[in-house]
Amino acid sequence: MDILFSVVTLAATAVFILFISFSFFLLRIYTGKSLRSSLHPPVKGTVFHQLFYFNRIYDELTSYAREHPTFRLLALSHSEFYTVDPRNVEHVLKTRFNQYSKGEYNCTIVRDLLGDGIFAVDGDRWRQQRKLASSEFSTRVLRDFSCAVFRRNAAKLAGIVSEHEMGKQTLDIQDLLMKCTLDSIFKVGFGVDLNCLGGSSKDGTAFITAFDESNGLVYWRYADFLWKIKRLFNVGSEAVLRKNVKLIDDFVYQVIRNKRKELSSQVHCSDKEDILSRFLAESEKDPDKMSDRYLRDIILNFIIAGKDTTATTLSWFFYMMCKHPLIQEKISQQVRQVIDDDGCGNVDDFVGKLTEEKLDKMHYLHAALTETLRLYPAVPVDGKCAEIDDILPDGFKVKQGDGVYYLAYSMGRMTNIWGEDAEEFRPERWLKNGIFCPESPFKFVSFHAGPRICLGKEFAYRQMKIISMVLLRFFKFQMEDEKQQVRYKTMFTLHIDGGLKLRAFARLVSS
Ligand code: HEM
Repeated sequence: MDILFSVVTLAATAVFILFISFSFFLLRIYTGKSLRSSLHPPVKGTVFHQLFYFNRIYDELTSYAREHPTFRLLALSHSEFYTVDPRNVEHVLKTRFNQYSKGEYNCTIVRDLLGDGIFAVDGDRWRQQRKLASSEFSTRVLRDFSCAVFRRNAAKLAGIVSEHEMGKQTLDIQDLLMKCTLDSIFKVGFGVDLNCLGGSSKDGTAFITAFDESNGLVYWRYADFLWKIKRLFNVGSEAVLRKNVKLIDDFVYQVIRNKRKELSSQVHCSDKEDILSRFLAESEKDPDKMSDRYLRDIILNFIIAGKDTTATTLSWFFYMMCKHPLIQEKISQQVRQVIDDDGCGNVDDFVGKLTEEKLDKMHYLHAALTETLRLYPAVPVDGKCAEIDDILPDGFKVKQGDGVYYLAYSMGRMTNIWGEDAEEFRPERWLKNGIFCPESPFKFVSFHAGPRICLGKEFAYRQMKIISMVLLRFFKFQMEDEKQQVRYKTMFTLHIDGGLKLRAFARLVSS
């Protein structure tokens, strides 16, 4: 009896303590947040509510944005603003660029994976990486070299697709595209032949798995208020993350070691056409400022920039092609017209004809890729943190430390931005007399905007055009299951959950 009494008392005390902690927790979240003031955006819940709709988070946020173009979720110490108002986007990303940073809150969450790479830093570190990388991206050498690499990899990809051709076997196009773009960024960015696509890099494949898993696990931290405790005790999702990050680190440090060896064995180091060599040369000048850890961070950020964004965009593009077979046909025809293809040559002959001049003529394809990015932006949510108090152009007050996020995914679905057919896939909206016309980067914000606008935009379009031209010239694609509900996986980049299973059929030239 005594024992029973003790157990009940203990349980009641534990419940009481939990209740008090939870009430204190809620009180702490809601106090000082100007809940009823019209000068602050409406509150749609707390950041911890995201747990309940984590798997469909972008659609949930879109439904809030339809009601209130700017709204808030509350965190313990601050508010998170979410906006779809292009005026606010311009204000935060450009007009008041110096008053908004990545913020300690975001940096703490991403540090284990992204470290001090370009996506996770501000100030001098950002300027240093941006300057070095942008001078590299602007060279003619890089443009020509990258085109050659993309052509080679696209031909290799077409070879793999033809093995699955005639609809005999399905293929996971997202998986193949991830491997293809990883090979490309390794060759162009780091001068390394990885050959993940050819299947000869087991380490590369393990790296992709660890990298994708980490991408999701780090994003989970935004909803998981226990992540710091789990990290401390190395349990649950945090234990998995740590294991993955270790694998990623080992892989990247090996790349750095190999590159150092390669560079030191060259008599003249004039062949510095890749980004890693440029950063390594910099680290030789100032090893303290640019340690191997810092080089690891820089490389990893370029991998996430170069691999995931392009591969996911192309995956959603092929999904759209299957959903809109007439558009697929139209692009395939345009490819043949522009390339002046008599249909007799093989893949290698064909890729040889894909010059930059020809790519520039592919206006309809450019529009279809851009339309894909409007509806399925590779980075669906992105934002900054206020360094000082401010007022947004829509009149709402921001406090120092508040986060201001723009919802690229939701913006693509807003009728007040794109018209009544906002949710329709319609490449024509980007064309005037058949010529592609860009939109304001604050309205079409898939590549970010302002001083931190994506450095790899042209690079990405070049690769996406080459891959889609080769694949749509030689194959017709269909979904494995027309009724399959394709959904995203919630992480920093908009992956298709479970991949995209397609059937490929050889395209007859007369068809
Ligand atoms: C469809 C393809 C791509 C999309 C949609 C895209 C989108 C973006 C977005 C939204 C950002 C801002 C991220 C942030 O806030 O930190 C960004 C930044 C960046 N992107 Fe891209 N990107 C693409 C391809 C690439 C490629 C292929 C590369 C390089 C090989 C690249 C290099 C970068 C770099 C270096 C930054 C950081 C810029 C800075 O902070 O100053 N991107 N990109």
